[in-house]
Amino acid sequence: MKITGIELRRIAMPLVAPFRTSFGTESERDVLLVRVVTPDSEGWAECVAMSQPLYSSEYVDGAAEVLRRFLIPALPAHPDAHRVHRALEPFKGHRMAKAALETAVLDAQLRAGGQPLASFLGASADRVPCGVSVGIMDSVPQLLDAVGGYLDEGYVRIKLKIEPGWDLAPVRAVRERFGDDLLLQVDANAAYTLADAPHLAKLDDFGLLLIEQPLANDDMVQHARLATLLKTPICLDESIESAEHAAAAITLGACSIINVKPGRIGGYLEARRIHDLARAHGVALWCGGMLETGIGRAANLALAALPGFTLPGDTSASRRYYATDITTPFELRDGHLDVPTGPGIGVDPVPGILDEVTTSTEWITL
Ligand SMILES: CC(=O)N[C@@H](Cc1ccc2ccccc2c1)C(=O)O
Ligand SMILES: [Mg+2]
Repeated sequence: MKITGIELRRIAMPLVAPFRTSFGTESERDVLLVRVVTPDSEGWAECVAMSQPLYSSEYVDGAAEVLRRFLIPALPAHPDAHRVHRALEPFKGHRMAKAALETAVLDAQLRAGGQPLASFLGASADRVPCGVSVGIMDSVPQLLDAVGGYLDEGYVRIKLKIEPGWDLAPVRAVRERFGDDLLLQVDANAAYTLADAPHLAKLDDFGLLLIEQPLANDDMVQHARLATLLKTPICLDESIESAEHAAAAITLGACSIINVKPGRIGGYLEARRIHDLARAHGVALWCGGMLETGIGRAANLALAALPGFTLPGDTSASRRYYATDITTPFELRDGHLDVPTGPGIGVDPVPGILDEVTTSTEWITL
């Protein structure tokens, strides 16, 4: 497959409501899309990096720059996703940028071959159960209204963002209002330290599915220690940036569940490696979200349909984040989203909508 050229396109996507986490509040996403053009097909991918390096060290301008200066020039003459993965390995970090480039090449190659991403990855389902991530709110009543609304839409699992000062009270209120059968978990986005262990242990009273990334992304040993102090299973997100990290976390006992985000770990090939590793060790997986548009959402659904993804993920409907998605919107039906069946990621941006949200586009000839 000979690549003719690559487009780096930036779009501005207003969120339906501000989304607050322990590391900040987001009201609009500045998204980098990568389009790979070949004589036979085009491939699309979404870079999940945020505008600022608050979730991880990557940020969208930096991702565009490292793609333009280093990653795209390093592409082999006739790349496929595996060859791209190997060609980019010498470059350290920048996994979200690498993931976007590899995925766009993978999409182009699968579309040319007529194979859906789900089939390529080894999916075993044609629809996936969906959870929803609920931000930190101004008050508990406001939170309860938001949770009630998502449950009315059919979400099968609720995830609450927490931080010091907003943890026990909101969790207790949701449990009291919606009962003990509600699948409920929390995500601290690394807001606590091991000194908070006695406080975090109080969450054990609420029968949570898991507590996600309570400590810093590089606190692998500290998470292993915390795991001995909590009944609630620990799930890692920011800490797991590769299959090696996953192996280290499993070996150390730092987590018993992993939130897999292909953007964070460097692409769908690496995500499948983590899937196979986790299954071998009895570690449960679920597919996380980075507020993707339909382009990233479509690819994540293919991954979430693999057999080792045994917990509902954050693959929410398009309307959770966007009034108008750049693809045909993903809509929740009986708490599930359908896995796209078309070749590659199975969706395309709607041209008119894409042009409306485009803030810049750059063409790189190979
Ligand atoms: C659905 C969910 O909670 N995602 C991330 C956090 C997150 C929060 C805000 C974001 C804003 C812009 C881009 C990515 C973002 C990711 C998480 O699981 O930790
Ligand atoms: Mg998380």
